[in-house]
Amino acid sequence: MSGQKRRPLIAGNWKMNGLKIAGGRTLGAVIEGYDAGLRAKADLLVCPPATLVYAFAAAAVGSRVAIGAQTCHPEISGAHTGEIAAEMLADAGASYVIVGHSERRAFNGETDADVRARALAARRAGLTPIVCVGETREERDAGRALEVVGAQLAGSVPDGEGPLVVAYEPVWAIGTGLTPTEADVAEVHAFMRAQLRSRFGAAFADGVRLLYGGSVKPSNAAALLAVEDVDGALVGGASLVAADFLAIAAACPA
Ligand SMILES: O=C(CO)COP(=O)(O)O
Repeated sequence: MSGQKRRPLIAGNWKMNGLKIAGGRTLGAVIEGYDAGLRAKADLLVCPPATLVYAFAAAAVGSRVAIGAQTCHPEISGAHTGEIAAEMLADAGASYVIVGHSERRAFNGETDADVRARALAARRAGLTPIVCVGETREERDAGRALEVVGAQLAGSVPDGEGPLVVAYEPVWAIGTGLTPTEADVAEVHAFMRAQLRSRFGAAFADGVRLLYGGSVKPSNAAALLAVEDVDGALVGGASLVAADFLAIAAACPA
């Protein structure tokens, strides 16, 4: 049992998609569509590529749509060509940052320790880290999903009771149109809640929003968002279409 009702967070991860004109139009449509009815249901977050964070944050002022980034470097500044510090993202107007997405773990070699350092950097800068975890198809088929998620959670979530969102994103569900069963999502989310409780205590753990991500669409959002301990969604492809992103937010339980 969740023990506490958490306000859902619907977060869009645009990945490496979005140019200023067309992307700005999409953000504008999201802002316009985030009406009183939707605001009563869920928080909304758009995480564009880093090039658009500043402009999007400026455009979103007063709208209550939050803007986030997709990764950050652990350090504040220095000789790290091409990298972006959490403080820079905060300076640009971001309030969240995704860390440890499976694409960064797979393609950029990020380890749990790297992800934890990035999450700590986010907190240092006043950002809320969204720490991503999730098993591969092979790991699930081998019956190791909970073991893998548990190890990633233990290694990637920093100590201390700072701001935290966790996203469960099974690697095999990302961009594939496949989703776990609701029972499988419920099992993993209950497990993550229990892990956080045993490490931090219920008072903190019960306030952490646990998002589900992986092929969330308007057609499956209501079922996934109704699962116990699912406190929102991390949406990839469908977040690039304002109407779809808003429809997912509208599917949050009232
Ligand atoms: O990776 C994801 C969000 O971070 C999920 O992507 P899709 O919604 O495109 O499957």
